[in-house]
Formats: sequence, C-alpha cells, structure tokens
Amino acid sequence: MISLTDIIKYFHKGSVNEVFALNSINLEISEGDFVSVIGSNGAGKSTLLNCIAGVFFPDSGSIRIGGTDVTGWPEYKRARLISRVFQDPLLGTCPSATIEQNMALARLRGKKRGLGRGVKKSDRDYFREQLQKLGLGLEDRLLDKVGLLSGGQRQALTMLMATMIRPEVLLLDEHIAALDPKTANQILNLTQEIVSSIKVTTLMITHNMKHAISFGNRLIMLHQGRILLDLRGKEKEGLTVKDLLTQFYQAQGEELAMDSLLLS
Ligand SMILES: Nc1ncnc2c1ncn2[C@@H]1O[C@H](COP(=O)(O)OP(=O)(O)OP(=O)(O)O)[C@@H](O)[C@H]1O
Repeated sequence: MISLTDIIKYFHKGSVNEVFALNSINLEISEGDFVSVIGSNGAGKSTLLNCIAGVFFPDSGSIRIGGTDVTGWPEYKRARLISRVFQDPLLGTCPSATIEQNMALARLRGKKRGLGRGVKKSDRDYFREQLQKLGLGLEDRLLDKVGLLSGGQRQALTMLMATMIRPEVLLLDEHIAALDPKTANQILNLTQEIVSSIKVTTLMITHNMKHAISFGNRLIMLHQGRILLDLRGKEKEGLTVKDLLTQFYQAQGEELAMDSLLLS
C-alpha cells in the first residue's frame, strides 16, 4: 500500500526558473493495485515516481509504504521496498556481466552479502526456469553478456530481475517507450502477468492512452502537477480513448472554472 499525503514539490524554488511540479498530491493506492499514470509532457509523472523512490524529497507532505513512513528515507534505503524499471533498457542491468551474474545480483537485493560465492548450480537451475517463462530462449544463454541482448530481451530480463525478490512497490517509468510496438506489447503482457502473479503494487507511466486503459485496474491522469482524473473499477472498464479525452477536457474546464472563481 502507498499513501501520499499533501505532496508538494518545487524545483528552483524562489528563482525565476521556479517550477511547481507537484501541487498537493493526495493518493491512496491499495496493495496489489496496478495504476497507469498518464499526462502530457511536464505534467509531473516522473517527479511523482521520483518522490516515491526517494530520488529527492518533497518540499512538504508525507509518503508511507506498507504502513511505514518513508518520507525521510534516502533512495538507497527505499530500494529495499521499491523496484524500478526505466525506459532505457541499459538501466537496471549490468551490460558487461552475464545473464546469470545479473540475475544472481538481483536475487541478493536487500541482503548484505555480495556475489563472492559465485553462481551455484541450484541458482542456475532456478534462473533457467524463470527465463523459460519469458519464451525468448534466454534460458540457453545464461553465460552471454547482457550487453548482447536486444532492447526487448533486455527489458524482459529487467522486469524479471526487478521482481525476482518481490518488492512492496514496482515503479515503471515509460518502460516500453523505447521498444517497437510488437515487443512493447509482449513486455506489457509480461508486466501484467508478473504484477498479477506476485500481486505487487505498481505504478506505470505511459504516454499511450490505449495501454493506460487496457492495463491495470486504476488510471490516474496528472496535469500541471495535480491529479486531474482518477478512474477505477467500473469507471475504467470499457473506457475508450475518446471518453478519456472528453473527461480530461471536462475536468480541465472544471479546474479552470474553479481557479477563476478563486481568483475573482
Ligand atoms: N530535476 C529537475 N530540475 C528542475 N526541474 C525539473 C526536474 N525534474 C523535473 N522538472 C520539471 O518539473 C516538471 C515536471 O516534470 P516531470 O519530468 O515530472 O514531467 P513528466 O510528466 O514526467 O513529463 P514527460 O512526459 O515529458 O516525461 C517539468 O516542468 C520539468 O521541467
């Protein structure tokens, strides 16, 4: 469960370059929810994920994960609870290490031990079994360097590694944006499978409205640092891109009307 209360985030506060990136975000996400996050460029999507991950602290407000207040926790400490996958398949894996070495490192997440003991046969069997599920033939390439894999293969491996030790929270920051449409769909289906099998609370940023509608059980639209739409259950089911755009313009109109009332 993630609980965000009155999160405010400015960049360059008090200077001419001031940006009000998150404007009083209040959000309760239940355990196991799969939330797609959409919004135009600069809406605050990555800033929201960065605040949750502890890349920087909000100017005010609090963040709780699974009942623990993590607001003051640095990023490395939150990494015990949070896994993150980025748009760039080069992030999240070590290209000069082999597939099995990368997987062995992922399996040590949150533990103090290093890779000194090497990769054991029992680990190898387990990795092979996990890789087989991807259906990409990677189970026969355990000793290949990860840098040799295609973007899609690498992103599939990254998803597996990010969730091998079940995190409390999975943050996906446009993780399919750099992939061709067919591979993007495969990775999305894999994402859905993983999220529902381990029931991990997930936030997924996407610029693709169709994906945002088809995947996950909740959809949040950010606009100028605020949550403009929050749709779930029946409201989300059967939604079309046209409905979503209509709701966006309606909500934006209401916001503008409210702002002008406040300013009048
Ligand atoms: N580290 C930073 N320093 C200064 N300004 C920042 C920083 N990170 C984000 N911003 C600004 O905060 C606002 C929100 O940016 P953010 O990256 O969260 O938007 P986004 O919704 O993820 O956009 P996009 O879809 O383009 O990635 C933007 O105006 C951006 O320029």
